[in-house]
Amino acid sequence: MAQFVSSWSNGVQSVPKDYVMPPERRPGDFVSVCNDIPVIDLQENANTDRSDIIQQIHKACQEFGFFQVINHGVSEKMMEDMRVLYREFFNMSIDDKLGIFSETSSAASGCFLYTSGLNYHKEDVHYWKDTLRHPCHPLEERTPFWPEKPTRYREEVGRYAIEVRKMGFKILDLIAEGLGLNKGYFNEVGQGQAMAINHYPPCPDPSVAMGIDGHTDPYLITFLQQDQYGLQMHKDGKWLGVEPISNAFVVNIGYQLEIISNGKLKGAEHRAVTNLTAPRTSIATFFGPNLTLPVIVEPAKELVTSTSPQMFKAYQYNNFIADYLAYYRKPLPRSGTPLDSYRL
Ligand SMILES: O=C(O)CCC(=O)C(=O)O
Ligand SMILES: [Fe+2]
Repeated sequence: MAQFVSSWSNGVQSVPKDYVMPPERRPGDFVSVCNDIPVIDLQENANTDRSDIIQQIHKACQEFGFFQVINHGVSEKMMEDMRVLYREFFNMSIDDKLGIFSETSSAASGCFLYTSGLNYHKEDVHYWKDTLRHPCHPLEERTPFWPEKPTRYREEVGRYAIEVRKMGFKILDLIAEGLGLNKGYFNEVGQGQAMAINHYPPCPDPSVAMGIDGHTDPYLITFLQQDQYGLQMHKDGKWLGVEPISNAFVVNIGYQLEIISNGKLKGAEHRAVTNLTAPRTSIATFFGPNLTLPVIVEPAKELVTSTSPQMFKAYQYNNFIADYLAYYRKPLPRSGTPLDSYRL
Protein backbone atom coordinates (compact mmCIF):
# COMPACT_ATOMS: atom_id res chain seq x y z
CA MET A 1 0.00 0.00 0.00
CA ALA A 2 1.14 3.46 -0.84
CA GLN A 3 2.68 5.30 2.13
CA PHE A 4 2.13 8.99 2.74
CA VAL A 5 5.35 10.98 2.42
CA SER A 6 4.13 13.05 5.37
CA SER A 7 4.08 9.90 7.52
CA TRP A 8 7.59 8.53 6.84
CA SER A 9 9.81 11.37 5.66
CA ASN A 10 10.38 13.18 8.95
CA GLY A 11 14.13 13.08 9.63
CA VAL A 12 15.13 10.95 6.63
CA GLN A 13 18.71 11.73 5.57
CA SER A 14 18.47 10.92 1.89
CA VAL A 15 15.83 10.56 -0.81
CA PRO A 16 14.76 6.90 -1.18
CA LYS A 17 15.66 5.60 -4.62
CA ASP A 18 12.07 5.26 -5.83
CA TYR A 19 11.72 9.04 -5.32
CA VAL A 20 14.91 9.97 -7.19
CA MET A 21 13.87 11.37 -10.56
CA PRO A 22 15.92 10.49 -13.65
CA PRO A 23 18.11 13.50 -14.58
CA GLU A 24 15.76 14.79 -17.31
CA ARG A 25 12.84 15.00 -14.87
CA ARG A 26 14.65 16.85 -12.07
CA PRO A 27 13.88 20.50 -11.29
CA GLY A 28 17.10 21.55 -13.05
CA ASP A 29 19.32 24.51 -12.48
CA PHE A 30 18.54 27.45 -10.29
CA VAL A 31 15.13 28.91 -11.05
CA SER A 32 14.67 32.55 -10.19
CA VAL A 33 11.55 33.92 -8.57
CA CYS A 34 9.82 36.07 -11.16
CA ASN A 35 8.70 39.47 -9.97
CA ASP A 36 7.04 40.23 -13.31
CA ILE A 37 4.01 38.06 -12.68
CA PRO A 38 1.32 40.70 -12.18
CA VAL A 39 -0.10 41.30 -8.71
CA ILE A 40 -3.57 42.74 -9.23
CA ASP A 41 -5.41 44.70 -6.57
CA LEU A 42 -9.12 43.98 -6.92
CA GLN A 43 -10.11 46.99 -4.86
CA GLU A 44 -11.25 49.91 -6.96
CA ASN A 45 -9.85 53.26 -5.84
CA ALA A 46 -9.44 56.83 -7.02
CA ASN A 47 -6.84 55.77 -9.60
CA THR A 48 -8.18 52.40 -10.67
CA ASP A 49 -11.71 51.70 -11.75
CA ARG A 50 -13.36 48.46 -12.84
CA SER A 51 -12.34 48.84 -16.47
CA ASP A 52 -8.66 49.27 -15.46
CA ILE A 53 -8.85 46.07 -13.41
CA ILE A 54 -10.45 44.25 -16.35
CA GLN A 55 -7.60 45.40 -18.59
CA GLN A 56 -4.91 44.41 -16.07
CA ILE A 57 -6.39 40.93 -15.72
CA HIS A 58 -6.82 40.50 -19.46
CA LYS A 59 -3.21 41.49 -20.12
CA ALA A 60 -1.94 39.14 -17.37
CA CYS A 61 -4.03 36.28 -18.78
CA GLN A 62 -2.65 36.85 -22.26
CA GLU A 63 0.98 37.37 -21.29
CA PHE A 64 1.36 34.88 -18.47
CA GLY A 65 -1.83 32.88 -17.97
CA PHE A 66 -0.90 33.58 -14.36
CA PHE A 67 -1.42 36.44 -11.93
CA GLN A 68 -1.84 37.03 -8.20
CA VAL A 69 -4.74 38.87 -6.59
CA ILE A 70 -4.88 40.91 -3.41
CA ASN A 71 -7.86 42.61 -1.76
CA HIS A 72 -9.91 39.76 -3.19
CA GLY A 73 -12.53 39.62 -0.44
CA VAL A 74 -11.51 36.35 1.24
CA SER A 75 -10.56 37.31 4.78
CA GLU A 76 -6.96 36.95 5.92
CA LYS A 77 -8.16 35.19 9.05
CA MET A 78 -9.96 32.58 6.99
CA MET A 79 -6.88 32.01 4.82
CA GLU A 80 -4.71 31.64 7.92
CA ASP A 81 -7.26 29.26 9.48
CA MET A 82 -6.95 27.06 6.38
CA ARG A 83 -3.16 26.98 6.66
CA VAL A 84 -3.39 25.96 10.32
CA LEU A 85 -6.10 23.37 9.65
CA TYR A 86 -4.20 21.65 6.83
CA ARG A 87 -0.95 21.64 8.78
CA GLU A 88 -2.85 19.76 11.44
CA PHE A 89 -4.49 17.49 8.86
CA PHE A 90 -1.21 16.30 7.34
CA ASN A 91 0.31 15.87 10.81
CA MET A 92 -2.46 13.47 11.85
CA SER A 93 -1.61 9.90 12.71
CA ILE A 94 -1.30 7.36 9.95
CA ASP A 95 -4.46 5.63 11.22
CA ASP A 96 -6.51 8.79 10.90
CA LYS A 97 -5.17 9.33 7.40
CA LEU A 98 -5.78 5.77 6.33
CA GLY A 99 -9.45 6.21 7.21
CA ILE A 100 -9.81 8.46 4.15
CA PHE A 101 -7.08 6.96 1.99
CA SER A 102 -8.14 5.84 -1.47
CA GLU A 103 -6.03 4.36 -4.25
CA THR A 104 -8.17 5.88 -6.95
CA SER A 105 -10.33 8.85 -7.68
CA SER A 106 -13.30 6.55 -8.27
CA ALA A 107 -14.52 6.87 -4.67
CA ALA A 108 -18.22 7.65 -5.17
CA SER A 109 -18.02 10.59 -2.78
CA GLY A 110 -15.24 12.18 -4.85
CA CYS A 111 -13.26 12.73 -1.61
CA PHE A 112 -9.90 11.01 -1.56
CA LEU A 113 -6.47 11.21 -0.03
CA TYR A 114 -3.54 9.81 -1.97
CA THR A 115 0.19 10.07 -2.19
CA SER A 116 2.43 10.98 -5.14
CA GLY A 117 0.56 11.10 -8.49
CA LEU A 118 -2.82 9.65 -9.41
CA ASN A 119 -1.21 6.35 -10.32
CA TYR A 120 1.15 5.29 -7.51
CA HIS A 121 1.38 1.61 -8.44
CA LYS A 122 2.11 2.25 -12.09
CA GLU A 123 4.67 5.02 -11.49
CA ASP A 124 8.31 4.11 -11.94
CA VAL A 125 9.26 6.94 -9.60
CA HIS A 126 7.12 8.78 -7.07
CA TYR A 127 6.42 12.44 -6.31
CA TRP A 128 7.29 13.98 -2.98
CA LYS A 129 3.73 14.91 -2.01
CA ASP A 130 0.45 13.83 -0.47
CA THR A 131 -2.86 15.23 -1.72
CA LEU A 132 -6.39 15.50 -0.40
CA ARG A 133 -9.06 16.25 -3.03
CA HIS A 134 -12.77 16.73 -2.84
CA PRO A 135 -15.62 18.47 -4.62
CA CYS A 136 -17.20 21.49 -2.90
CA HIS A 137 -20.43 22.08 -4.77
CA PRO A 138 -23.30 21.85 -4.01
CA LEU A 139 -21.91 22.27 -0.53
CA GLU A 140 -24.66 20.53 1.48
CA GLU A 141 -24.35 17.44 -0.72
CA ARG A 142 -20.56 17.34 -0.54
CA THR A 143 -19.63 18.12 3.06
CA PRO A 144 -20.97 14.79 4.48
CA PHE A 145 -18.16 13.05 2.54
CA TRP A 146 -15.37 15.36 3.67
CA PRO A 147 -12.87 14.34 6.38
CA GLU A 148 -14.23 14.24 9.93
CA LYS A 149 -10.87 15.14 11.44
CA PRO A 150 -9.80 17.71 12.53
CA THR A 151 -13.32 18.01 13.94
CA ARG A 152 -13.77 21.58 12.67
CA TYR A 153 -12.89 20.52 9.11
CA ARG A 154 -16.35 20.59 7.52
CA GLU A 155 -17.43 23.81 9.12
CA GLU A 156 -14.26 25.79 8.41
CA VAL A 157 -13.62 24.49 4.91
CA GLY A 158 -17.32 24.95 4.09
CA ARG A 159 -17.10 28.63 5.01
CA TYR A 160 -13.89 29.04 3.04
CA ALA A 161 -15.42 27.37 -0.03
CA ILE A 162 -18.29 29.89 -0.01
CA GLU A 163 -15.92 32.86 0.19
CA VAL A 164 -13.61 31.53 -2.51
CA ARG A 165 -16.65 30.93 -4.71
CA LYS A 166 -17.67 34.59 -4.40
CA MET A 167 -14.15 35.69 -5.35
CA GLY A 168 -14.02 33.11 -8.14
CA PHE A 169 -17.13 34.37 -9.89
CA LYS A 170 -16.09 37.97 -9.39
CA ILE A 171 -12.83 37.26 -11.22
CA LEU A 172 -14.52 35.13 -13.88
CA ASP A 173 -16.80 38.12 -14.58
CA LEU A 174 -13.76 40.38 -14.98
CA ILE A 175 -12.20 37.85 -17.37
CA ALA A 176 -15.45 37.52 -19.34
CA GLU A 177 -15.65 41.28 -19.79
CA GLY A 178 -11.98 41.45 -20.82
CA LEU A 179 -12.77 38.94 -23.56
CA GLY A 180 -15.78 40.97 -24.69
CA LEU A 181 -18.27 38.45 -23.26
CA ASN A 182 -21.18 39.26 -21.00
CA LYS A 183 -20.65 39.48 -17.27
CA GLY A 184 -22.00 36.18 -15.97
CA TYR A 185 -20.87 34.28 -19.06
CA PHE A 186 -19.05 31.67 -16.92
CA ASN A 187 -21.81 31.26 -14.32
CA GLU A 188 -23.10 28.08 -15.90
CA VAL A 189 -19.87 26.49 -17.12
CA GLY A 190 -18.04 27.33 -13.86
CA GLN A 191 -20.57 25.68 -11.53
CA GLY A 192 -18.31 22.81 -10.53
CA GLN A 193 -15.99 23.62 -7.61
CA ALA A 194 -13.36 21.32 -6.12
CA MET A 195 -10.32 21.60 -3.87
CA ALA A 196 -6.92 19.91 -3.90
CA ILE A 197 -4.65 20.36 -0.93
CA ASN A 198 -1.09 19.35 -1.71
CA HIS A 199 1.40 18.78 1.05
CA TYR A 200 5.15 18.62 0.35
CA PRO A 201 7.21 17.73 3.45
CA PRO A 202 10.81 19.00 3.63
CA CYS A 203 12.99 16.95 1.31
CA PRO A 204 16.63 16.03 2.08
CA ASP A 205 17.64 16.68 -1.55
CA PRO A 206 15.21 18.89 -3.53
CA SER A 207 17.48 18.76 -6.58
CA VAL A 208 16.59 15.11 -7.31
CA ALA A 209 12.93 15.00 -6.21
CA MET A 210 9.79 16.50 -7.71
CA GLY A 211 6.60 17.71 -6.04
CA ILE A 212 4.35 17.73 -9.09
CA ASP A 213 5.43 17.56 -12.73
CA GLY A 214 4.66 20.21 -15.30
CA HIS A 215 0.97 20.20 -16.22
CA THR A 216 -1.89 22.50 -17.17
CA ASP A 217 -5.04 22.26 -15.08
CA PRO A 218 -8.01 20.81 -16.98
CA TYR A 219 -10.58 23.23 -15.47
CA LEU A 220 -11.54 26.82 -16.26
CA ILE A 221 -9.48 28.50 -13.57
CA THR A 222 -7.48 27.74 -10.42
CA PHE A 223 -7.07 29.83 -7.24
CA LEU A 224 -4.15 28.75 -5.11
CA GLN A 225 -3.03 29.76 -1.67
CA GLN A 226 0.64 28.89 -0.96
CA ASP A 227 2.55 29.27 2.30
CA GLN A 228 6.09 28.69 0.96
CA TYR A 229 7.89 29.01 -2.30
CA GLY A 230 7.60 26.00 -4.60
CA LEU A 231 5.26 26.86 -7.48
CA GLN A 232 6.87 27.49 -10.87
CA MET A 233 5.31 28.49 -14.16
CA HIS A 234 6.56 27.71 -17.64
CA LYS A 235 7.07 30.66 -19.95
CA ASP A 236 9.04 30.97 -23.17
CA GLY A 237 10.80 27.67 -22.57
CA LYS A 238 11.88 28.54 -19.02
CA TRP A 239 10.61 27.78 -15.52
CA LEU A 240 9.96 30.86 -13.38
CA GLY A 241 9.29 30.83 -9.64
CA VAL A 242 5.98 32.29 -8.43
CA GLU A 243 6.66 34.44 -5.39
CA PRO A 244 4.58 33.50 -2.34
CA ILE A 245 2.73 36.64 -1.20
CA SER A 246 0.96 36.18 2.07
CA ASN A 247 -2.81 36.32 1.74
CA ALA A 248 -2.73 36.58 -2.04
CA PHE A 249 -4.23 34.00 -4.34
CA VAL A 250 -2.29 32.78 -7.34
CA VAL A 251 -4.68 32.52 -10.28
CA ASN A 252 -3.96 30.39 -13.32
CA ILE A 253 -5.86 29.60 -16.47
CA GLY A 254 -6.94 26.06 -17.28
CA TYR A 255 -7.70 24.31 -20.56
CA GLN A 256 -11.46 25.04 -20.52
CA LEU A 257 -10.76 28.77 -20.57
CA GLU A 258 -8.31 28.32 -23.44
CA ILE A 259 -11.01 26.51 -25.42
CA ILE A 260 -13.95 28.77 -24.55
CA SER A 261 -11.86 31.87 -25.33
CA ASN A 262 -11.14 30.26 -28.72
CA GLY A 263 -7.41 30.33 -27.99
CA LYS A 264 -7.31 34.02 -26.95
CA LEU A 265 -6.11 32.91 -23.53
CA LYS A 266 -3.73 30.01 -22.99
CA GLY A 267 -3.80 27.34 -20.32
CA ALA A 268 -0.78 27.93 -18.08
CA GLU A 269 1.72 25.14 -17.50
CA HIS A 270 3.09 24.90 -13.97
CA ARG A 271 4.79 22.52 -11.53
CA ALA A 272 5.89 22.44 -7.88
CA VAL A 273 9.32 21.72 -6.44
CA THR A 274 10.24 20.74 -2.90
CA ASN A 275 12.56 22.42 -0.42
CA LEU A 276 15.04 21.36 2.23
CA THR A 277 13.70 22.87 5.40
CA ALA A 278 10.06 23.89 5.42
CA PRO A 279 6.94 21.83 4.81
CA ARG A 280 4.87 23.40 2.07
CA THR A 281 1.11 23.19 1.67
CA SER A 282 -0.77 24.56 -1.32
CA ILE A 283 -4.53 24.93 -1.10
CA ALA A 284 -6.04 24.99 -4.58
CA THR A 285 -9.65 25.65 -5.58
CA PHE A 286 -10.75 24.84 -9.10
CA PHE A 287 -13.83 26.02 -10.99
CA GLY A 288 -15.05 24.28 -14.09
CA PRO A 289 -18.02 22.43 -15.54
CA ASN A 290 -19.94 20.15 -13.21
CA LEU A 291 -18.60 16.66 -13.86
CA THR A 292 -21.84 14.99 -12.85
CA LEU A 293 -23.86 16.76 -15.59
CA PRO A 294 -23.57 16.20 -19.35
CA VAL A 295 -22.03 19.62 -20.03
CA ILE A 296 -21.02 20.48 -23.59
CA VAL A 297 -18.06 22.87 -23.90
CA GLU A 298 -17.14 24.82 -27.03
CA PRO A 299 -15.58 28.14 -28.01
CA ALA A 300 -17.85 31.10 -27.21
CA LYS A 301 -19.87 31.93 -30.33
CA GLU A 302 -19.07 35.63 -29.80
CA LEU A 303 -15.35 34.89 -30.19
CA VAL A 304 -15.63 32.93 -33.43
CA THR A 305 -15.45 35.31 -36.40
CA SER A 306 -14.19 35.28 -39.96
CA THR A 307 -10.84 36.59 -38.77
CA SER A 308 -10.77 34.28 -35.78
CA PRO A 309 -12.18 30.94 -36.96
CA GLN A 310 -13.28 28.28 -34.51
CA MET A 311 -10.12 26.60 -33.14
CA PHE A 312 -11.64 23.76 -31.12
CA LYS A 313 -14.54 21.38 -31.61
CA ALA A 314 -17.44 21.06 -29.17
CA TYR A 315 -17.18 18.15 -26.72
CA GLN A 316 -18.67 16.67 -23.62
CA TYR A 317 -16.67 17.75 -20.57
CA ASN A 318 -16.40 14.33 -18.93
CA ASN A 319 -14.91 12.92 -22.15
CA PHE A 320 -12.30 15.67 -22.03
CA ILE A 321 -11.42 14.80 -18.43
CA ALA A 322 -11.07 11.11 -19.32
CA ASP A 323 -8.72 12.00 -22.21
CA TYR A 324 -6.79 14.42 -20.00
CA LEU A 325 -6.20 11.79 -17.31
CA ALA A 326 -5.20 9.22 -19.95
CA TYR A 327 -2.68 11.71 -21.37
CA TYR A 328 -1.03 12.34 -17.99
CA ARG A 329 -0.95 8.60 -17.25
CA LYS A 330 1.23 8.01 -20.31
CA PRO A 331 4.91 7.59 -19.47
CA LEU A 332 7.25 10.54 -20.03
CA PRO A 333 8.35 11.95 -22.38
CA ARG A 334 4.87 12.60 -23.85
CA SER A 335 4.29 14.12 -27.22
CA GLY A 336 1.74 16.86 -27.98
CA THR A 337 -0.76 18.15 -25.43
CA PRO A 338 -4.17 16.92 -24.21
CA LEU A 339 -5.75 19.62 -26.42
CA ASP A 340 -4.44 18.27 -29.70
CA SER A 341 -7.33 15.93 -30.44
CA TYR A 342 -9.79 18.80 -29.82
CA ARG A 343 -8.29 21.20 -32.34
CA LEU A 344 -10.03 21.84 -35.64
O1 LIG B 1 1.48 22.98 -5.15
C1 LIG B 1 1.39 23.78 -6.07
O2 LIG B 1 1.82 24.92 -5.99
C2 LIG B 1 0.77 23.34 -7.38
C3 LIG B 1 -0.38 22.42 -7.24
C4 LIG B 1 -1.06 22.15 -8.55
O3 LIG B 1 -0.59 22.52 -9.59
C5 LIG B 1 -2.35 21.43 -8.60
O4 LIG B 1 -2.83 20.96 -7.56
O5 LIG B 1 -2.91 21.34 -9.72
FE1 LIG C 1 -2.05 22.49 -11.18
